[in-house]
Amino acid sequence: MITLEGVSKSFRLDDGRSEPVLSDLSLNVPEGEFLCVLGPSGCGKTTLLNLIAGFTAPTKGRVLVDGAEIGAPGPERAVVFQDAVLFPWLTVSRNIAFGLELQGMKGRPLAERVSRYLAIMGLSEEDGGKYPHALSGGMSQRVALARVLALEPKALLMDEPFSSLDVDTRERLQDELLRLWAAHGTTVVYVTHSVEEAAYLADKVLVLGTPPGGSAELAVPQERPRNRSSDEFRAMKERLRGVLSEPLRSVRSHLSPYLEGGFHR
Ligand SMILES: Nc1ncnc2c1ncn2[C@@H]1O[C@H](COP(=O)(O)OP(=O)(O)OP(=O)(O)O)[C@@H](O)[C@H]1O
Repeated sequence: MITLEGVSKSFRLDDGRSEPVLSDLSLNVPEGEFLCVLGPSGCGKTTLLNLIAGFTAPTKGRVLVDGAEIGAPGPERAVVFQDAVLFPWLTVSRNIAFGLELQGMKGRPLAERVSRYLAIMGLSEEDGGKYPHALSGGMSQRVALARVLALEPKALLMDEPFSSLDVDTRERLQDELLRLWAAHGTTVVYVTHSVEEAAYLADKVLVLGTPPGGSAELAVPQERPRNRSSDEFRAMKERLRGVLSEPLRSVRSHLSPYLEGGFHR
């Protein structure tokens, strides 16, 4: 569904020099795939997400969605940011309803959809009547997530959406996300710093190196639900850690066995 063809992105610095962040990146994310993008701080994860969202354009190469080159954001690609951005003048329920109303939903179907996603995110009907200033950071993030998930978009682009939450909430929301992903066949591009999160969530992991480094793809062909305390899961985390710690130019050269054969038990 999402294809990058030889994408490079550079930023012009104040002194006029150009800083390369992504270079010659090609990627294919088939419909329904859960892709995690993993890499050290500053490697270009958010830049990649912004390119797919259509917030920025590549310096070179093309970004295609369903075979058509994108030039702008679109309703089929919903973005969840690291920090919740809610409309402060609207209640929680009205925040969740906002995008749905723009799509023409109203009346009972709208109320039911809002209630369903409040419940999915562990928010009560009473929470639905609160204003954003009265919410904790974790609650705000759950509302931001409910607002995007309620749109049931074809593709979800997520930038470390759970990184500010406590471990219990994070793990519960990861499972909720997987459940919704499986139920709707959504394509997900999920940026994370966390090897654990990538090993738990992904069908495929794209590892980005420190610019102007290369990239590497690893398949995670383990069945779901994954058991975080299994040897298989621990071994996958070690494998990802290993890829992260190597210079990616050399990783790229011996990656194909991982992709073709997958990770063997
Ligand atoms: N609009 C911009 N103008 C100039 N430089 C930018 C811009 N956006 C990003 N960069 C630079 O591009 C590089 C990659 O940034 P990006 O935010 O994509 O990294 P990241 O992997 O998401 O980092 P983190 O994990 O810390 O969020 C950084 O060096 C950053 O300073």
